[in-house]
Amino acid sequence: MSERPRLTVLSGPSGVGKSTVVAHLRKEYPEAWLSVSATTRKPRPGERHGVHYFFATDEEMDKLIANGELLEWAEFAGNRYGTPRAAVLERLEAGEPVLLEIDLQGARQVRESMPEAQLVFLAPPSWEELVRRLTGRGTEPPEVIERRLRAAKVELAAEPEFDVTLVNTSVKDVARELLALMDVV
Ligand SMILES: Nc1ncnc2c1ncn2[C@@H]1O[C@H](COP(=O)(O)OP(=O)(O)OP(=O)(O)O)[C@@H](O)[C@H]1O
Ligand SMILES: Nc1nc2c(ncn2[C@@H]2O[C@H](COP(=O)(O)O)[C@@H](O)[C@H]2O)c(=O)[nH]1
Repeated sequence: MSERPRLTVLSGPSGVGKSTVVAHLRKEYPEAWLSVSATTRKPRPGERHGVHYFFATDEEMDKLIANGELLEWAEFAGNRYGTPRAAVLERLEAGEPVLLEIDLQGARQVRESMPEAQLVFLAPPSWEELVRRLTGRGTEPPEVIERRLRAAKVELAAEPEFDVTLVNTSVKDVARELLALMDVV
């Protein structure tokens, strides 16, 4: 039986490539289970309710928080995001590896409530490349990009709090490294 933590948290600045890496990881290993977060952010083109996020109104998010249904939650760049607790606990109780893709504030909350969790920081090859990726994605207006880049400076400074850092130079390589850390390959 594995001694490794079964809960892995992937964090890193906006635009570093977390979703891209996770999408690749799931192509390589479709059994890997990723928690679907709730958010008050509006869907981007192509994002589907229940697949990419559970898109919620402010009132729905208030209720999720008040009812203790979120394992962690945070406000990030003007929207709220949270991890539905029940689905994560069910998977962990079944002995299955669980992956969360969340921001720094959420990662800190998970560290408090589940100290056995493995915290993985995804870092950009450089600041310039992070700006290029976030801008090049073309999903946010300039003022939101600015806001996310301000948050990115705080997130980058928190890297030493994490158990492991992976530098996202190659999506394929990082996805493989993450699968190995999750102990599923
Ligand atoms: N290794 C890489 N090399 C080059 N471009 C990359 C790499 N990884 C991701 N990208 C590109 O960077 C952009 C941002 O990636 P992605 O949306 O996955 O970031 P994210 O960390 O999930 O962002 P957010 O936290 O804002 O959701 C995308 O356009 C993606 O195609
Ligand atoms: N604390 C949490 N952060 C989350 C959660 N789901 C996603 N996120 C993080 O929010 C930002 C912005 O995401 P975006 O999809 O709007 O670009 C990013 O860092 C995500 O990792 C969550 O449940 N809790």
